[in-house]
Amino acid sequence: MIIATNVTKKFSKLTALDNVSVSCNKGQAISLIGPNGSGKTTLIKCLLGMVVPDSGFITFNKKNIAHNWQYRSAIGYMPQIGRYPENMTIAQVLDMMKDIRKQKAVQLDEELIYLFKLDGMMNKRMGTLSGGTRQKVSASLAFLFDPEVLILDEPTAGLDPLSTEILKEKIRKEKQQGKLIMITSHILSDLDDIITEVIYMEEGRLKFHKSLSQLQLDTGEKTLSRAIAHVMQAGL
Ligand SMILES: Nc1ncnc2c1ncn2[C@@H]1O[C@H](COP(=O)(O)OP(=O)(O)OP(=O)(O)O)[C@@H](O)[C@H]1O
Repeated sequence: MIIATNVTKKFSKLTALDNVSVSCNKGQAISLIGPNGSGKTTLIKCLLGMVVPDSGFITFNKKNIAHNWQYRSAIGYMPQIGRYPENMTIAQVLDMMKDIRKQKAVQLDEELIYLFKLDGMMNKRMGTLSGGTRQKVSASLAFLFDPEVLILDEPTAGLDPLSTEILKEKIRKEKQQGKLIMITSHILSDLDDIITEVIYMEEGRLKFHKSLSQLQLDTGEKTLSRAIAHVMQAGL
C-alpha cells in the first residue's frame, strides 16, 4: 500500500533519514519506534508528502506520490502538535476542514467528536483549549473522513486515561476494518494490544521491521516495552 524505497533526507549536514526502505500494507497496525531524533516524524512527513526526500521514492498503491497528490485524501494524519488558527472555534475548524476536503455532504465519521464530548464545546476558541482537548480535536479530524490509512504521531500524549482508552478502542475498530494504521509513541504500554508490526529506527536508519510476535520471540519478552528495552540495551 505504502512503499518507501531507499529514502534519504538531509537537513544541512544532518542525515535525518539514511536509505530507508519500508513496506506497509492494509490491515497492519505498525508501531514506529526509536529514540528521540531517530527520524520517525521525518519518515511520516515523507510518506505524507510534507517533506520531499533528497533521494529514493515512495509509492502509494503503486503510484509514485511525487506525481500524485490525490493520494493524500486517503490518509488521516494526527500530528504530534496540532497547529490551528487560535481565534477559530472548534466548529469553525471542523467546517473549514470539511470545506477543504469538499466532503461536507458525504458520510463522515464523527464518532470521536461525540465520544470525546467535543460536541458540547463547539463554540470554544482553539486558543483557549487545554493541550489534551486540542489532541482530541486533532484525533477527531484524523478519523473524520474515514480514511484508508491513519498516521498517528504520539496520539495519546496529553490525553487523560479515559480518553486514551477511547482513542485506543477507535484505533482497534478501524484496524479490524482492514485499514493501515501507523503509530509513533514513546508510551509503549499503550500499544501492546493494538499493534501487529514494529519498525525500529536509530540515527535515521531502519534497524528492523518485523511482526510483534517475531520481536517477542527474538527477545524472549512478552510486552512491547520490555522487548524494545531489550533491543536498546543489547541491540538486535
Ligand atoms: N525541518 C528540519 N530542519 C532541520 N532539522 C530537522 C528538521 N526536521 C527534523 N530535523 C532533525 O532531523 C532529526 C530527526 O528528527 P525527527 O523529528 O524525525 O525525529 P523523531 O524520531 O521523530 O524524534 P522524537 O522522538 O523526538 O519525536 C533530528 O535531529 C531533528 O533535529
